[in-house]
Amino acid sequence: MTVAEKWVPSVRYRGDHLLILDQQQLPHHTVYLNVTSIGHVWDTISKLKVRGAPAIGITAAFGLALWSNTVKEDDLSIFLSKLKEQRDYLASSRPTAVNLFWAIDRVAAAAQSATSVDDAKKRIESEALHIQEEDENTCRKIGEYALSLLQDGDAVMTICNAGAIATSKYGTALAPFHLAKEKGWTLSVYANETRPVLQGSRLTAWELQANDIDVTLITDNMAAHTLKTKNIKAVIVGCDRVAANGDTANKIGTFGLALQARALGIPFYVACPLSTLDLVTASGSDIPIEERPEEEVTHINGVRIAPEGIKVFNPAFDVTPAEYISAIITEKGIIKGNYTNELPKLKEEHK
Ligand SMILES: CSC[C@H]1O[C@H](OP(=O)(O)O)[C@H](O)[C@@H]1O
Repeated sequence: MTVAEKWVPSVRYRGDHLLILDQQQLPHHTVYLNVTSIGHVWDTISKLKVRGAPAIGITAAFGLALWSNTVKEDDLSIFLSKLKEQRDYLASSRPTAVNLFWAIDRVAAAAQSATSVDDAKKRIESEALHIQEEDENTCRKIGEYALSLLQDGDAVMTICNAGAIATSKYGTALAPFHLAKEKGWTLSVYANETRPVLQGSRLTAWELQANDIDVTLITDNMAAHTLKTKNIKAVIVGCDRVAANGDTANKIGTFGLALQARALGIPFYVACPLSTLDLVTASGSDIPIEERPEEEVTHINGVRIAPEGIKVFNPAFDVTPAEYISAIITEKGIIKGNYTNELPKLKEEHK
């Protein structure tokens, strides 16, 4: 069974509530949270119960729809002013994935052309649903382009989870593996566990194994040795924000993987929907890097693994300079370098 044949979205909109797959409980428990308020949406994003740039954007967009359906306000200008406040509130849930801001701004913009509050509510809901629907085809296209860079039988490494549950379907970095399965190809995936939140061992290993895709789990410190000894043909990673010059923010550990791949002459690819391209941000040094609670580092499943009172640095992302990125794979094509010139052209052609 492939994702194309059997797939339940990790985020489902039901008008007066959302059903959100609690990714913090995977792989042991498949639990859908019944989310009924924008505050609960904020919490599920902030606590990584829903995570992954596209999924965060989709969830936040539905959060605005959920809120707008509860608002008792007949004055359109007052409604739109309150909408802006809720947009800003959701924007405070996490700082790095640009899809969050892209999605809520797109929904808020859709409401600006409304002629009444009811019209605004309909436009908000419709735009949020469009964002989720569009993302499915976006991810499939990324998978098709990524597959064009691979051959049947290749071994590929990835980090974190840029999979179906981090998007509306298929994923970005994991999309080629789901599509390869549809084609009857056999790709071998080496998944880094991705400390400290373990999106690789808990989510990518679970997602690929559940779809009968060959996956091998490694700890993050095994990456270099695995790249050197397991005939890895490429590294494919997701992204949370790509700056105008191609510098890319992704899960912590990605930059190190890029350095290792470069040192070993292995192509390093970023799978990136156009919605994750942030041309307003000039370079990677301008991308805000989220720092998360120290407990993520000092504890695993609530069990302390480090001494009391130890100092902790817990950046959730790092930035890979464009020079280490062999290609950026989007739903509109593959860009191989010269990102400062090529990314704006691509975005302009398809805005
Ligand atoms: C398809 S985007 C997935 C992207 O988001 C992840 O971060 P987090 O798990 O903290 O939301 C990671 O950077 C993935 O590459």
